Amino acid sequence: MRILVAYASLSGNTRDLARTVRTRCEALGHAVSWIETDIEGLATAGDDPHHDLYLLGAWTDNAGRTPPEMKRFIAELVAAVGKPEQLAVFGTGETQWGEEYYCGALRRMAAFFDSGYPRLEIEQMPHGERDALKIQRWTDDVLAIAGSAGGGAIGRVGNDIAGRGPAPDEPFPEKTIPHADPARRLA
Ligand SMILES: Cc1cc2nc3c(=O)[nH]c(=O)nc-3n(C[C@H](O)[C@H](O)[C@H](O)COP(=O)(O)O)c2cc1C
Repeated sequence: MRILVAYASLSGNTRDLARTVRTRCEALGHAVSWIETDIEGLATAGDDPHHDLYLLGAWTDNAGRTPPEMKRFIAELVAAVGKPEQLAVFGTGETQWGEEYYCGALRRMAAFFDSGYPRLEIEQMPHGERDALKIQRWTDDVLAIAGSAGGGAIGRVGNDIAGRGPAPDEPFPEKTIPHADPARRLA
């Protein structure tokens, strides 16, 4: 598959995570377009902005917000290709900002795109075997879902990879999918 990985990172945690995701995708034979949204736009991905799968990564800003660089990139992406169905989000945050705001940008982004993919949330910088395994499993699951969707529709997986559901006041897709629920397998 042709995969676009775009991420926003202030101090490097999300960049580390994005690099690990990219390495896994490439190790499994996929072609990755790589965009650091803080300094690059969609044009970095080449002449054709269309990809088989979009992986968007972000840190979370004040009170659960999406960083402005990622918001700008999302506006550019939507103007170019619409809201892709095959889109998953990953990122880093800190629980010390409050459980309701932890990795809040990812919930907002997933809701905006009506993404049915599991979310990958990592606390601060990825470290240790546990995080490495979590990232590898998430990447493998997302690739498997996208591969079996073959560019077609997918629907809701009921929870994120960390076992936290969406906040009650948030919209979230209510479709079901024929695939096994990867979030449940990874819980
Ligand atoms: C001003 C500011 C506000 C933050 N607000 C939140 C927040 O609401 N929720 C959260 O989970 N993390 C929050 N964080 C923590 C960052 O998201 C976290 O440290 C992240 O790993 C940084 O990623 P980066 O190194 O890729 O920039 C905040 C950090 C800063 C500097």
